[in-house]
Amino acid sequence: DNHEAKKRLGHVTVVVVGGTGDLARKYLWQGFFQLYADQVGKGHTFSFYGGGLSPTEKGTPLLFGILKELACPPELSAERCTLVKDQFLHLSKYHQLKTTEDYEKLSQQIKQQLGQEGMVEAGRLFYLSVPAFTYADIAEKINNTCRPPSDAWLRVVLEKPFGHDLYSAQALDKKLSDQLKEKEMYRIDHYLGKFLCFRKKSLTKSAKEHHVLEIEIFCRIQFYDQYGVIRDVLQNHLTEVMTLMLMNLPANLSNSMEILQNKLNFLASLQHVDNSNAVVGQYQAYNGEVQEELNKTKDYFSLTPTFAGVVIHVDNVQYEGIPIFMTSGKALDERVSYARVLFKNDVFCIQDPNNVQCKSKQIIFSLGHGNLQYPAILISKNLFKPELVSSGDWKEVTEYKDVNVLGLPLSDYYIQSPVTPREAYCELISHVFFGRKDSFISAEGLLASWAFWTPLLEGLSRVFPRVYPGGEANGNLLNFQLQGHQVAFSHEAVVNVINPGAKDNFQVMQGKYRSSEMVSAWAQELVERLASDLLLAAEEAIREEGQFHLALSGGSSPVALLRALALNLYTFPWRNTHIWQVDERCVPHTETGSNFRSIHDLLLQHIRIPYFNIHPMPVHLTQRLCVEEDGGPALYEKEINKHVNGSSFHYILLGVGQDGHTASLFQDTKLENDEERLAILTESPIKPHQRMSLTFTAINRARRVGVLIMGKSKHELVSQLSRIKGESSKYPITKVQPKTGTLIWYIDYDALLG
Ligand SMILES: O=C1O[C@H](COP(=O)(O)O)[C@@H](O)[C@H](O)[C@H]1O
Repeated sequence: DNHEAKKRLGHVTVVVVGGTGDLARKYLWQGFFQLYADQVGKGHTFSFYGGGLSPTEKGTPLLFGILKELACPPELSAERCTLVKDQFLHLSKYHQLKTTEDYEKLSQQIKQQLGQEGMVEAGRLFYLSVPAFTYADIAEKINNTCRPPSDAWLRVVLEKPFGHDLYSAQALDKKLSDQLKEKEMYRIDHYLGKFLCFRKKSLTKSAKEHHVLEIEIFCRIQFYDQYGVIRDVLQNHLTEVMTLMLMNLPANLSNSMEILQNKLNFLASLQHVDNSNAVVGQYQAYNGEVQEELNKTKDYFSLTPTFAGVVIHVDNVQYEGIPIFMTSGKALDERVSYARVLFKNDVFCIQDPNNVQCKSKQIIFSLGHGNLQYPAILISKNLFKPELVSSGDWKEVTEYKDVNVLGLPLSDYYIQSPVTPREAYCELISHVFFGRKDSFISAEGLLASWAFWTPLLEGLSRVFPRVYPGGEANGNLLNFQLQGHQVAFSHEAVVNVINPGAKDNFQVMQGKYRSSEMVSAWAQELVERLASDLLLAAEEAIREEGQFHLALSGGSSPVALLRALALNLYTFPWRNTHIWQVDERCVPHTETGSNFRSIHDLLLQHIRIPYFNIHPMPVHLTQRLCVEEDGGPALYEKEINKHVNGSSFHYILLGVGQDGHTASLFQDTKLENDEERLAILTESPIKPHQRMSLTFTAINRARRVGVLIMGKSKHELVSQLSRIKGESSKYPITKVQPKTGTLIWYIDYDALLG
């Protein structure tokens, strides 16, 4: 016995807080059972506690219901498994963990057991499988009442989310580090666990010898919460995979410190990303799901992206200039997860394209979804024949199923696969046990990753994701392409690609129309949305320049909007807003056909706006209407130049006539030779014929231009315009192309879908 006791490495207590929850049931207990099966008889002794908020009489049957269902590890015979499982169940117990006293009791129980059985304590492993907001409180309880003696280790495993941006991650880190030492915290990323098996397969050598064209990291996922795909997948899982793939690996793979330092060096070499480096989408049914989940009303609208494609560049000699595409999304066509490196193929094949030398050269790290049912590394046969590193754990696959993986049949690859692939949690739980800190996320690594992603998240917080229908119906809607160092969707989301049933499913949708952003909704929602966008634009302009210069069109389209704006009597910053006119008919302002009259009647008379902030077009001078010599346009230009910084309006709201005219710029309108003119007199084919209008020069100088199109009568025009690329002299609206500003189309469902 004495001899046995000496041989023992000490007792390990495992506590799964949240031990009867979903994650524990699906993965964690299986991981701890595997750990026990691996370690039993090798010197350590164990006890396992499932902790929960429920009292013991309720929690115990729940826990044992889970434990009884555990599957046998594949390497154990049925007989051996029954024996090991019996022992495991015998060593397991439920313990209520709610109050500080509960933790205290647990600690006493552990001490008592150690004393009774004369065991030395090796360490305590707490796995916190609970919501992140409870971490700080639990960490405090562990620290105050449940620490092992100083010669034993304490390891606390934490699951993401570790904050939702840099600031919240810093705050959480501060709270946790007040209670636990960094070496005691094991921030787990199960995706990293999936990729760990590839760690020994360094890319460095092949990347040096062959010319890398691009790197892709892709994962199609099933679930994430309102966090959105960037916070839930890209910031953690895919960043970890990228780092693992591209960082320099030290010669000694068990040097945790050096691995962590190299990770940090890699993260520090990432170039800043902003909106121009990303495309985002939202699964069409997502809003409905969120409304239901959060118990929100139908008008609740979330901008959370469920799809993102980001291009990243690295400032290091090895990967300089090579785009790294990181993509993930929900409701994509195929369930695949992989990382791939594409190399340049120097062979110029004139004939016989099926010759292996002519095909793509690539290395794929596949997680085993899709066509390939096992994790594997695939290397194109025209690249090189890989050696079998650590041949004990890896095997060569020589039986090829008749399937394609990323463009090539399996027979075109050298394939290696782990002999016994392990579930990610099993793998990581054993790494916690062995104290392999480098398989986990360090505080510095976490904050470096948030520091990289937070500016993009902030930038995207007001971008409307492209709505996509999901599955095969996505077609090419989410394809995106590289443009220099930036990315953009490759295809426009024009009317006809949007599911015609969409208008019944959600209230406001976002897409692309004529290469610019488009917002669409039923008339009322659309107008409310435009009014709120105008408010945001006004607040931004006033914050930056103290004033907001808004030019309004006439005609029928803006009527509902002007009414809605008039209701924002107190909330809109009217005092600092200047109202201008986009165009005017040459009739006295008192007449009903006057654009100014409708702006006055619908809006101005209801709000408190300083008189000097109203700038009607001077169509009525010296008791004459729009007479050339009276110089009305020049006067208006002068006024614009006087008040509007760089004659660049903050917002110009346009309408479009059924003939495609906008403002009072018609198909036959002769544009002045002088491109600097901001206002001109024009002739309309419809009454009243004489008009005054801002020019395209003035319109295209604006910081924002919104085009509002409403009603079934405009459907034909909307369809025609969607088919025309670029400018067409037949449709003056196509000449609206803000130079540096943004153009947004607001099109109601009647106009969009007919
Ligand atoms: O004549 C005009 O027509 C356009 C479009 O008017 P709508 O009645 O079809 O909305 C308008 O934008 C412009 O201001 C107006 O003068």
